[in-house]
This record gives sequence, C-alpha cells and structure tokens, in this order.
Amino acid sequence: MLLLISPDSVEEALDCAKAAEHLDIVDVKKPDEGSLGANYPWVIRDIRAAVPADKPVSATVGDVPYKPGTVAQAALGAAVSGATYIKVGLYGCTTPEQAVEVMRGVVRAVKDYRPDAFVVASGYADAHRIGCVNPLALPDIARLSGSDAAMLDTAVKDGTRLFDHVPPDACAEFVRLAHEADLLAALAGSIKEEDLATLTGIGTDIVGVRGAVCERGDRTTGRIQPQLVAAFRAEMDRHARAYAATAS
Ligand SMILES: O=C[C@H](O)COP(=O)(O)O
Repeated sequence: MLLLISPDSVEEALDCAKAAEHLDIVDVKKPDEGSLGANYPWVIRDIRAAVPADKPVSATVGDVPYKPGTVAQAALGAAVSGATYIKVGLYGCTTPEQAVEVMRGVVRAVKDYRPDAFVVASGYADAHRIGCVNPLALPDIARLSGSDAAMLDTAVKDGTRLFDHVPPDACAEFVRLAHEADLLAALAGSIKEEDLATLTGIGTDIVGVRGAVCERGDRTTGRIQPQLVAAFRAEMDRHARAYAATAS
C-alpha cells in the first residue's frame, strides 16, 4: 500500500521531505478550500522543487462543479505546474454520466500534455450528505473516462471517517471493482492507524492521510509532523507483514 500525504504549503512539504523515506506521494492541497481544495499553481511548482525528485507530486484540482471545460483547464494547470498525479473531487456531479464527462475532459487535457500523468477520479464516502454520485460508482466512472485510479475521501471533515459512511465490506467491494477495471484503489477520509489492518486486508493500493499525521490530529490548525509520518508508515509496514504472514 502506498502512502499519500497532503501538505497545504511549501513549509509543510518541507516537513514531508524530512520524512520522505516513509511516504510515497506528496499531495498538494488547500484544505481551507474544501476536502479536495485546490492550491495555487506556484505552490504546486514550489513543492515540486522542494521534495525529492523521486517522489511523485500529486495535486487536487478541487471539489469541482459539473463544468467539464473549466475542470479540464484547471487539471491542465495542475499538470503544467509539475504535478504528475491529478486528483479531481467530483463534488458537483449528481449522476455517473456527468462524472464521466468531467473526467474524460480531464484525462484528455492532462494526457495530451503529459501521457505518463496519473489521473485520479475521486468521489466522496459521505456523498449522501452533499448529493453527489454514489461512492461505489467511482470505479466505473474512472474506467469509462480512462482515469488511472478511483478514490474515495470524505467531503465533510467533521470527525466522521471513511468507515462511518462506507463500511469495510463496501470499501472491499470498491477495491474489488477498481481492480476488476485495472485501476488502483485509493481510500482516504480521516483514516487512523486503527483502520490500517482493514485497509491492508481489502487490498487498498493507496491510503491518503492528513489529519492523522498532523499535530494533535488536527488537519486544520495542526501541522504535519515528520515523526508522525514515520510512525504511521511503521504501522502500515507492520500490518503489511502481518497480512503477508496470514496469507502465506
Ligand atoms: O487525500 C487525503 C486527504 O488529505 C485526507 O485528509 P484527512 O486524513 O485529514 O481526512
């Protein structure tokens, strides 16, 4: 399982860089603009310059509206700024058809510019609270649009977590559907260390985290702490070993 960590600034990205050996993807975000809030192009560029070259930089395009042209242009902006993982939160899409249309535009805009870029179609585990597409529709949306991964996060950061909205069995189905479609499955949403056994067991490919590696567990007022990133990774590795031992 890969570990994706979401800093909100160059300063936090530098703290991520101190823990670079423990993480896999640095995900640029602006949490005060929403769960998948988009940051400025120059922040993406500066973070790309600040973290080791072998660590991919991801950028969120935002909790986007159903405006395919606007979103495609924004996604290209993230790619031009140096991100190679482009994440789109399909917040304003109320049907799978709308979501596929948005993601097709993103895939074309990004891959015309950079064919090896990795496009992530993200939905929300708590979609019922905001009226967007069903979480289990995401793998099909990603497949039909030519995206590379399907992801779930939570839209409302109020202390509720991924499994409060999409229980482990349904997350397992999400991962199964993603794998059946040859996609990576990414899961996030106030994930804590205690969730790692389940996430490992269901075959999650990428776990996305912010709050759990911030001081006081506070994704808004706390800053990412390199030692918390290292501790989180150690737990991931422990569960990976335990799972491999039981599987063999
Ligand atoms: O992409 C992952 C998110 O940044 C998750 O943030 P969170 O762990 O605070 O919910």
